[in-house]
Amino acid sequence: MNERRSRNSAKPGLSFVRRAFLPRAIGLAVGFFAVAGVLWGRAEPLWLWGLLALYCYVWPLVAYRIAIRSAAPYAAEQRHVLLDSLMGGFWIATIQFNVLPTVMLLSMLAMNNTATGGARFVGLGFLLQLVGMGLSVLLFGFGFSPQTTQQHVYACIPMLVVHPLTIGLVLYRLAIQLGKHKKALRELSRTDSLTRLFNRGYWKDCLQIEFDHCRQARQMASLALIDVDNFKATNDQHGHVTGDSVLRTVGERIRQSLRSEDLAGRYGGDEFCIVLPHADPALAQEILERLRGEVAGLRFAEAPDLRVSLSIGVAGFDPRLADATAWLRAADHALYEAKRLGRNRIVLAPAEDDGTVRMSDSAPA
Ligand SMILES: Nc1nc2c(ncn2[C@@H]2O[C@H](COP(=O)(O)OP(=O)(O)OP(=O)(O)O)[C@@H](O)[C@H]2O)c(=O)[nH]1
Repeated sequence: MNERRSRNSAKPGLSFVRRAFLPRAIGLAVGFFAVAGVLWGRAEPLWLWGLLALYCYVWPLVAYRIAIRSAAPYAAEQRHVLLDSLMGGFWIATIQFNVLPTVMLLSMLAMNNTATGGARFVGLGFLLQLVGMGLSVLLFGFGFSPQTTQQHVYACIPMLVVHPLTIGLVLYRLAIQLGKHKKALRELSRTDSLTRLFNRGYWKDCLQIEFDHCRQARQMASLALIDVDNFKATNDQHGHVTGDSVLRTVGERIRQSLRSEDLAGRYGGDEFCIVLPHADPALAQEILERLRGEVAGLRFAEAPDLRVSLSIGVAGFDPRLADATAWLRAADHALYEAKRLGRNRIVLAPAEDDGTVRMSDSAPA
């Protein structure tokens, strides 16, 4: 059942068919009155009334079923819209070009054709309307009686009111849906698929913004680069699926242990990156120390003996930094020092003026 649903939703144009159903069903339901209002009182054969009723009330359901079951729903819907043009032409000639219903039907058909296939479809639709008119002339002969009476006007009112409302509703729903898709796409383009943190590209944009902000507002911020220690060995000993699970869990812990304003991303591979606005290196160290401790306590059901540790380099913002890349480089140097000094520790980048490397108090011996 689920498989059938997912196969169906992969068919091109299915949502277009669903969207087209309501305007066609409601448009034809009220369009019936516009044509019937002119035919009423004429000695028309019974089969013509039957055809009108079938077309207006049964055809929309049949068209929907056919399109939805088709292997190519969009192409099927295009054929149905063209058939609507043919039938529209037929009814226009049959009501002998009565002005108001004729203009109304032509404009509604032009709107449907434009929405379905652009200008090319308007031209094609127009040709089929001519064919439909020809069919009517063949059956009933040519008649031209353009006068619109009060009765004809009343018969057109339902379509004039209801059809634009339906189209408006469909467009409104479409706009809401587009807005949601746009938001989802924006999220997707910013997010690392494994850890759900920011991806490298978006995080670097955030870093640049924070750097500019610190410079202009003379504010403090810290930047941290985090690397999972000996991660290659984790992959080699426990496999890449466990390796992925480690990265995902570290990502979760990063999210949980940071403040709401902190901006965390996956820099690539087993490296993570964090901007901590308004945090001097001492505060950043405190926050990251908590994270380091939590990660050290992680246990994995699939690899009970596995222990994970983090090396972390932290650089505070310094107005003398040339650009955001220099800031990143300072944090990277501190991370390198953390690795060199034995891993599983936090190292603060030297302040620009003293050139010393300061180590976390809690670095293991
Ligand atoms: N499972 C998994 N592994 C990855 C992913 N991206 C990168 N890696 C692996 O992560 C490992 C990173 O190893 P290295 O950069 O050599 O560093 P390390 O083994 O952590 O050693 P140190 O950083 O010196 O502690 C490489 O073997 C990559 O193949 C990923 O998305 N999933």
